[in-house]
Amino acid sequence: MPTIDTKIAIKADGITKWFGEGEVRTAALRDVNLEMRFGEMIYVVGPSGSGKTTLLSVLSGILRPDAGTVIAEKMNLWTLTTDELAAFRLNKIGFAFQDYHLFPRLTVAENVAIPLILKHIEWDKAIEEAMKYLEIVGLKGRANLPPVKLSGGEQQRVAIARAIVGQPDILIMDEPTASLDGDTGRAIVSFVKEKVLNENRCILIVTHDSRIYEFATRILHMEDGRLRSEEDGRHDEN
Ligand SMILES: Nc1ncnc2c1ncn2[C@@H]1O[C@H](COP(=O)(O)OP(=O)(O)OP(=O)(O)O)[C@@H](O)[C@H]1O
Repeated sequence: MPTIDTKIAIKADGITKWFGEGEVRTAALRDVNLEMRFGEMIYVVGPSGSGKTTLLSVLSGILRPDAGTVIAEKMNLWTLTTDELAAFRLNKIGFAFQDYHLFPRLTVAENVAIPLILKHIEWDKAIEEAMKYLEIVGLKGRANLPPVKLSGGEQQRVAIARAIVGQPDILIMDEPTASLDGDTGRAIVSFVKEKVLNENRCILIVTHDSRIYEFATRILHMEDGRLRSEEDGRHDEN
């Protein structure tokens, strides 16, 4: 019987994803293979439209590929039922979206507490925990406001707090520093690496921001829906 490598968090084989039909049919992903191990902080970089967001969505159980398999935490994701997939996303994955996806009618603290409330943690306890994470991202003072009162960068920090509040095994972030200034972006990514990453967890980040490259343990380059090359994290960049 083949042995399962318990250190592999995500293994994707032959992932292909098409959008549109007829003449406008586009291959967003073409036969992508990727292996991600616990303890890694991987960046996916590449030009706009190269398939980075599509790849994150497929790996995290949000978007069904047209071909290929994703094994995540030993589960064959795209064979799971809708309920099983939802449970996988809730219990194993933290996802910070590029455009935040905050709920406008909830306060900032309630937005951060959502993953805990969905896990049936008592409301007051969930809000208390959310406050701790808001403090970490420097937004405790904004806890009772609706997200619309916050700047883009602040909303991004709320999205990051919500992605990590449930202490997920796999943290996925799409352009987490896009609307942050250089110092804040570096501080947040450095914090996430220090506090979230360990030998039982891993982090996957899509970014255009070379100011945070030094935190990566591995950088994967995408082009035209394919993973082109990879390099070790650049620890020597200044
Ligand atoms: N829902 C969709 N419907 C149709 N086409 C789509 C959809 N989502 C993505 N695409 C197309 O798939 C390709 C890959 O898009 P994707 O958003 O994954 O790229 P990206 O590398 O994340 O780009 P960016 O850096 O600009 O966010 C692009 O050609 C895009 O236009």
